[in-house]
Amino acid sequence: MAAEVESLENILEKHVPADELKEVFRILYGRQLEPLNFSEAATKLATDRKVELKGYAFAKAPMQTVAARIVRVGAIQNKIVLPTTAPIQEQLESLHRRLGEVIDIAGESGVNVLCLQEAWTMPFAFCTREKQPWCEFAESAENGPTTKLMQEYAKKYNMVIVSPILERDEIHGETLHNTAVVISNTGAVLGKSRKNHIPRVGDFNESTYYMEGDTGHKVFQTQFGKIAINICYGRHHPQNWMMYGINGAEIVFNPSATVGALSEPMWGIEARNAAIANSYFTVAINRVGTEHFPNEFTSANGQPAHKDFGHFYGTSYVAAPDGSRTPGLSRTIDGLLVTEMDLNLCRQVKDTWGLRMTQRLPLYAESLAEAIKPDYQPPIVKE
Ligand SMILES: NC(=O)NCCC(=O)O
Repeated sequence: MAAEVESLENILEKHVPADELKEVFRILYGRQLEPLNFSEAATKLATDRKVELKGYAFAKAPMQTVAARIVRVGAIQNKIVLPTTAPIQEQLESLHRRLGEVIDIAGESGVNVLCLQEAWTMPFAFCTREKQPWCEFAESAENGPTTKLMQEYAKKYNMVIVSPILERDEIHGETLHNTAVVISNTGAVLGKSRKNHIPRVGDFNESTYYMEGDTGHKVFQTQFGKIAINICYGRHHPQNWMMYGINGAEIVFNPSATVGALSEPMWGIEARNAAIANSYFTVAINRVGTEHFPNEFTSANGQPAHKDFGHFYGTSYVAAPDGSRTPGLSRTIDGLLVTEMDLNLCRQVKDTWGLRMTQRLPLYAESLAEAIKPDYQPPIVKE
């Protein structure tokens, strides 16, 4: 099998003449972003721990009457550490240790709000359709071992941490959910946001493991800004992104797990388009690596059974309301992407483009209320 491409940006840098490269990136990614400088300690930690550390500052949004609201946001993408055949507890602990190593780098890099990838405590085993042992990774959002660990890191680094896990809701019949736990920089659990839209595509057989989320479109008011979480497949639904915007989000995280053959052409568009359409920042995070499972499974497409999902292509990136975006992290290795943003850009872009003023929500509220009626007749005009 051909080696995975490391990154699109590396290919462009290798082949596009230097004098044209800047213009190529401007056309592709919008306003050029300044790279962030990290402390020697952060750079050394990243090198020693084999973590790609990249940082960019988005355009400032100077205002006369409002102080700048500069926030550093971190996004982590990673591989699983142990084979999927290792005991569950060991797999969990290995990921706790590995992510602890990366969180240290985020702390050393001055990150204020950090988000990890979807279901970061486990392999993405939903392709197998086997319930055991994978459901054993599910844990309480409020007081499971992962939340307790993240609370320690949040306090240590004065950092808000968004920790997406497979949740076991012990109060409601031990039901499972795909949930992002939001931990305040004080260490308190601020709340949780559950995945609203569950995939039924390719090997993403997640609907057999947990149900559609029931937490709506919560926005969490943190010390560093108003944040929300649209988990993975929810990024295909513009109305999901829209509701977080309506509720006032300034940064929406999209912790994901998705593979190249299925979604890579959509990846760079969806979160970026959401940032533009809703006048907020978006943070798209995807895991990396290929995960092999002990038993063969089919993809119900007539092809031979296999034991892996395909390659998770990483390429995590951040997009701003003015349409600019960072380059992606690597397609193959663990990484931490740090971005510095002025949240006032959300308001400035709203004023400049007027997308929220021209949105015409009542028109769509009325149209949708009609369209969902069982006897609805679409207004199709025929000759
Ligand atoms: N994890 C997840 O929802 N993946 C679905 C595939 C995709 O949305 O790209």
